[in-house]
Amino acid sequence: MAAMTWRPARCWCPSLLQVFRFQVAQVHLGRPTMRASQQDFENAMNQVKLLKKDPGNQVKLKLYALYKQATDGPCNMPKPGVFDLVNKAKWEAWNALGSLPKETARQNYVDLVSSLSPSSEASSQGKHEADEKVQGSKDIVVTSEDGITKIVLNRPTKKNAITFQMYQDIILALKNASTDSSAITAFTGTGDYYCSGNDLTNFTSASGGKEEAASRGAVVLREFVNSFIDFPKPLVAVVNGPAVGISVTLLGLFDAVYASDKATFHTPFSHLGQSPEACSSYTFPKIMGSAKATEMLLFGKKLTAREAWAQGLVTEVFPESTFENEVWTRLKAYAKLPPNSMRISKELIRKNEKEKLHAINAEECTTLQARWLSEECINALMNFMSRKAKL
Ligand SMILES: CCCCC/C=C/C(=O)SCCNC(=O)CCNC(=O)[C@H](O)C(C)(C)COP(=O)(O)OP(=O)(O)OC[C@H]1O[C@@H](n2cnc3c(N)ncnc32)[C@H](O)[C@@H]1OP(=O)(O)O
Repeated sequence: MAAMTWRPARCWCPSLLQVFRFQVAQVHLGRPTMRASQQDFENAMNQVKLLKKDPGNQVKLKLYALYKQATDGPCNMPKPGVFDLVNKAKWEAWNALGSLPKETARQNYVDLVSSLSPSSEASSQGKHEADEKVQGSKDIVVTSEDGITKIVLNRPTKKNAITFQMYQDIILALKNASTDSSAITAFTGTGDYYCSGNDLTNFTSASGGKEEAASRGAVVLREFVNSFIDFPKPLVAVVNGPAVGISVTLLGLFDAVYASDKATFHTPFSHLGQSPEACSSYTFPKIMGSAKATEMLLFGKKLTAREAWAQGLVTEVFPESTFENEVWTRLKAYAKLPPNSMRISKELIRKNEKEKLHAINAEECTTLQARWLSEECINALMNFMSRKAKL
């Protein structure tokens, strides 16, 4: 009988589903047929292999844990080392099930797989395609009217977390906006969040080793931030809800920041074992003083919209009920002003800092590249990924 083996991850972030499918296939072939519910269980295992859409890391960790609990009972393996990221996340997901009976784990596994089954997947896929047809949407939607180019973070199911692709989409959107007919460019988010910052699975789902992922991240980040430093037109943030991480640090490079009173501003870099980016190590002390900047960038103090306004990070706060209407009405009026005059005035304000900002961006990216490889950061990312498996 093929034993369920505990395979060291070949590289630090293989796709959990690939590893999971390989291991299930090995064990499945070797298992003797058992009771009817076991048959449902094995059918469910086959269904997992037929999934067209990757169900996401959280679901894969849950499937893995339930599979192990149903076949081997409570977690009986030694905890993997801190750098064995994938197996550590799997071990934690399995261990979190405690003494859940095998039969219950088996039933939960079958239930979870049936919720992912092709029929329910097809209906959600159909809905998603229908959405794409209606909105023509990707994760970044760009529209241009009334003299305003609007760049919308459109990934509400993930709190508008920014994927590597979205970074590239935004770079291109800013490049196009810098030469289009609009006078002003504005950023905002779809759904209840403005943006929850960098997608924390960017590194765990990247192909290649962790060094390669960190190096790629630093290159993407540097180009991304440079596109904000060099943007020639008035750049306005319309912060419709909570903002986290890079979506907050970038605000120091915007020309105006309008926030709903339900917005919050959080930069949990120390919690994540990371360090400041988007030139915030320079712009935040300049905007709010080093002590307030330290509270945000080192201690991760989350600010309300009013606190962010008091510290100079937010230009004006609006009641949630009138926020969208007031802000867009105002920006439409501003967009009627002579565009060349606004562009030239912005250049006068920003030109003396540009070179300095580019150098600061380069240094922050180099620092972050090292931080992403640190034990503190790796642990924090794995904790984030496996946090729901513990529920
Ligand atoms: C290469 C360039 C690097 C640039 C360097 C930038 C650094 C940063 O931006 S650091 C900051 C990174 N962001 C975070 O640490 C926030 C992480 N997210 C959270 O803490 C929470 O999700 C929340 C407080 C933002 C919202 O909590 P809650 O209301 O409980 O909602 P959920 O946690 O259930 O989130 C819903 C859904 O969205 C996924 N998600 C949210 N934020 C992120 C994220 N940053 N990365 C990846 N995924 C995120 C979350 O996992 C949930 O997904 P499902 O479980 O699949 O529903």
